[in-house]
Amino acid sequence: MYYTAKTMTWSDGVTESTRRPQTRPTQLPYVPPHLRNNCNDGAFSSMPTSLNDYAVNNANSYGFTGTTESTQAPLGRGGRGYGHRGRGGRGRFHQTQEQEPYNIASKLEELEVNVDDESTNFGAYEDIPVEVSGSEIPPPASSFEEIELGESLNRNIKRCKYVKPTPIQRHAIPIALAGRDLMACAQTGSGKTAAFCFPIIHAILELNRFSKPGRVAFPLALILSPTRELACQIYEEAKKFAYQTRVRVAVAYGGAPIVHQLHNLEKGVDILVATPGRLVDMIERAKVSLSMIRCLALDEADRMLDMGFEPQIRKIVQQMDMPPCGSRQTLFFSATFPDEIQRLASDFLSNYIFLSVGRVGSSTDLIAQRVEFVPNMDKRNHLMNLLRGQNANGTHGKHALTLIFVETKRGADALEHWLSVNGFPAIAIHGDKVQMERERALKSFKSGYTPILVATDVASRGLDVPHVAHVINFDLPKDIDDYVHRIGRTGRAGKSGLATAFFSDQNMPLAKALVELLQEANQEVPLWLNDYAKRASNIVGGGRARRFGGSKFGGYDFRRDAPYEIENDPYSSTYGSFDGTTSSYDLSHANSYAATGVDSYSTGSYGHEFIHETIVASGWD
Ligand SMILES: Nc1ncnc2c1ncn2[C@@H]1O[C@H](COP(=O)(O)OP(=O)(O)OP(=O)(O)O)[C@@H](O)[C@H]1O
Repeated sequence: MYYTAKTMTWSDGVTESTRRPQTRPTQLPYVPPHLRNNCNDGAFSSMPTSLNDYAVNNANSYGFTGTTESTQAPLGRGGRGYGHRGRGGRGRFHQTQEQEPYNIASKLEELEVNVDDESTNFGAYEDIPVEVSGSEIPPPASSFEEIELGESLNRNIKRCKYVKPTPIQRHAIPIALAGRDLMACAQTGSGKTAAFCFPIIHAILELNRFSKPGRVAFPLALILSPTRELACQIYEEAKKFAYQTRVRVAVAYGGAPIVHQLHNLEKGVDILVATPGRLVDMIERAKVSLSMIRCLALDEADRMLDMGFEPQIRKIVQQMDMPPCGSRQTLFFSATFPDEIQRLASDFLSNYIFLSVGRVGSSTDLIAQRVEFVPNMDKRNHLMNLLRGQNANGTHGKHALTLIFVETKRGADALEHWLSVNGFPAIAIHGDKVQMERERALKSFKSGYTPILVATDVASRGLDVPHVAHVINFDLPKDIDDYVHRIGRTGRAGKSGLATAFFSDQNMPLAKALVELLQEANQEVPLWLNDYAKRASNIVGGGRARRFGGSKFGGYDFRRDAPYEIENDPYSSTYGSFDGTTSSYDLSHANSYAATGVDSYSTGSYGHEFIHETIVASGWD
C-alpha cells in the first residue's frame, strides 16, 4: 500500500541484521542540563560514562538482569551549556514604555474561548507547514477511512466524534502503521495522543494475540508519560479508543496504591501506560516483563529524556528485558524537541523518520499571547485586576477556567491561599501534594467547581482540560519550551485561548526566545521586551535563541546539521538512505508528495547558532 520498500510491521519480527548494534564508539559523556551551567572540564569527571557505571551503582536494584539485552551505550553525547543567566537592571526598559490598557473581558469575548465542544475547529491547523525527513517515508492520509484502521477502531473514532484526522494524525499514523520509528513534533493540543494510540491499537488487533491473565504482565506496547496525571489521561483516552476491542489497557503510576494497579495487571494487559518510577518498581518486583514489547511510545519525549528522567528511561529501555532498538518500534512525540534531546533520542531509535507539523514550539495563532511587565512585588495586585476583569462565566455559559503557573510549590500554596482569602475560588496542584489531593484539585478545576488552578510545571505538559480560557504565567519558566507547553493548556483542539505572562527583571534570560516565539506566532511584541531581548543577547546564553537552527517554522531534524557525524557514524546505515536529503512539503503539496519522493533542503539556510539553555524542571516528580 505504501511505497516504502522496507517496512516492518509488528508481526514481521526483526532480523538480526536490522538491529542497531549495541555498542557505539567513543562519545562524550552526557551532561545533564541542570549541570551544564557549571560546566568546567573537571566537573563531570565523576559522572558515569556508560550504563555499566550505572549498573555498578545500582546493581542490586535491577530486575531481569539475566535476560536483559546487553547494552553498553554511553549516556548520550555532550550538551552545550548556555552560560550565565544575567540579572537584568531594575526595570529600566519598562519605565520608558507605557503599557497599553488591556481589557481582558473583551479579549476573552473576542476569542470566544468557551465555545462548545462540538465547534472544535481543526481547520485552524490546516494551513501549517509540515516537514518530514528520513528515508522511504510513507505518504500522509487525508481521512481515517483512507488509513484503514479497521472496523472496531473506526467505530470508536466515530464515538469520540473525531471526524477528520488532525495534521499530525494524517502524517504520523501512516508512518507508525508502516512499522517505522518516529520522532514527531506537533503543536500542543493538536491530537498527538491519538496519533500514537491508533497505530498501537491497530497493530495489536492485527497481531490478534492478546495478553492472558497471569502473575507477570507481558504488555505488547508501553506508553511512558512524565507525570501521573498525564499517564491517567492517556490511559483514559486509550481505553476509549480500545473500547469493545479485545485490547486491554492498564495504567501504572506512583502515589496510588500499587496493589490495586498490580491486581489490574494480573488480568492481562496489552497496552501499559506508565510513569517511569512506578514501572521500574513493578519490573523489579517481577510483576511486569517488557520482553514482549513491540512498541514503545514516549509522550512528552523531550521531557522524558531530559534531566531527572533520562537515567530511568535508559534503565527501562536498555537495561531491562525490553527488545532492543530495531526489534521494537519506537515512537517519540512532543510539541518541543530541542536539538540535544533529539541527539539523545536517536540512541533509542532505528532508521527513524522525523516529522514536524506546524511551528514547533508554538501553538500557532490560536493562542493570543500577551506579555506584561510586572515587578515581582506588584504581581498579586496585577493578577487580581486581571481576574476581576475576566468574565467568570465565559461567553457561552461555560466556566472560563484560568490556569496560573508559578515557579515553586510553596509559591503555589501561598498564591492559592491569597486568592482564596480574596474571594477567588482557587486550588493548587504541585508535586508535594499527595496524589489524592492532586487528583482532587484537577477534578475540581476540570468541573469548574474551582475555576482557578494554581500550578507548578507538574501541570504544564499534556493535560487536556476543556474550557481553559486563560493561562497566566505569574512566574515565567526559565525555559522557553516550558512556556510553550504551559500556554498550550489553552487553545486546544482548534479552539482559541489566551495567555498572559508577567515578565520581571529576573526573566531577562528568557527575553530573546520569548520575542522570537511571539514573532513566529504573529503576536505583538512589546518594545520594552525587545529591549530586554537585545540586552540579553549581549549576555552569553540569553535564552534559547534560534531553537531550531533558524528554521522558520521550527521543526528541524538535527541530523541535517550533523552530516559529518552521520557520515562518520559506523551506524549510519541505520539511517537507511538518509544522507542529508529530506522530504519537505507544505500541506498544499501533500497530494504530489507521494509522487515526488524527496526534495533537497537548502541546508545553508540553517544556522548553527543553536544554544540550548538549561531546562529546569520544577514540580516534577
Ligand atoms: N481528529 C480529531 N478530531 C477531533 N478532536 C480530536 C482529534 N484528535 C484529537 N482530538 C482532541 O483534541 C484534544 C487535544 O488532543 P491531545 O491531548 O492528544 O493533544 P496533544 O497534541 O497531545 O497536546 P499536548 O502537546 O498538550 O500534549 C483532545 O481533547 C482530543 O480528544
